Amino acid sequence: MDRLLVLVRHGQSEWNLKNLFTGWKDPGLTEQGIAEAHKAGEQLKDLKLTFDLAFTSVLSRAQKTLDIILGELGQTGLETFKDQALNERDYGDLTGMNKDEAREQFGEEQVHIWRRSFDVPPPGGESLKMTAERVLPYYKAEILPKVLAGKRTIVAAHGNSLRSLIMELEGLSPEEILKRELGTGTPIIYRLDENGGVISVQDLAD
Ligand SMILES: O=C(O)[C@@H](CO)OP(=O)(O)O
Repeated sequence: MDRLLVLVRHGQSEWNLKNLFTGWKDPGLTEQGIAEAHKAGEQLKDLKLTFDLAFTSVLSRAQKTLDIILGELGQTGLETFKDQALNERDYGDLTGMNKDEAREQFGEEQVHIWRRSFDVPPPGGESLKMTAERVLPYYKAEILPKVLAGKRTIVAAHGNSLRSLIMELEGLSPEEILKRELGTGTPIIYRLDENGGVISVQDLAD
């Protein structure tokens, strides 16, 4: 049985381009982000992959990326579950702030801790650990059982919601996951065993 799970971060958003902390805000994709989503769809098509189910967040940059990918695959209208559990990490008070200006105001090290430490949340927001505490229960209850039942599944979500999932899938330590950066619009293809363990992983960025 093919237990296929593809994860893809949304294409570049307007706020990625402006270098703003985005979190739960809902900017659209840039031209480049749209092109990245088309490329992701083409890459999956070249590999002759199709899907039975899709999951995404309630944020439009992830939904639009998914729509474009499904369009490339000739699968527009595929059954799709949208859930806030897959949203980007909430950046709290940093939301909307320019990342360079935040470094000037709070210092490079503090901003790095807020962005890439495992369990230090930004003021009023979520740490990666807190993000994992909502992503992983959703994954285990809603996504994994479908993959294990042979439903070929694609998940279009966000840098930090996917990092918390990758940490679990690949058994990475907090130190290892913090170094893992996900490219916008880049699919990562997992094949799982009957217990949900990873048999193979192919990052199309490589
Ligand atoms: O701004 C955000 O919401 C995220 C993803 O773009 O940024 P960071 O890389 O700082 O986690």
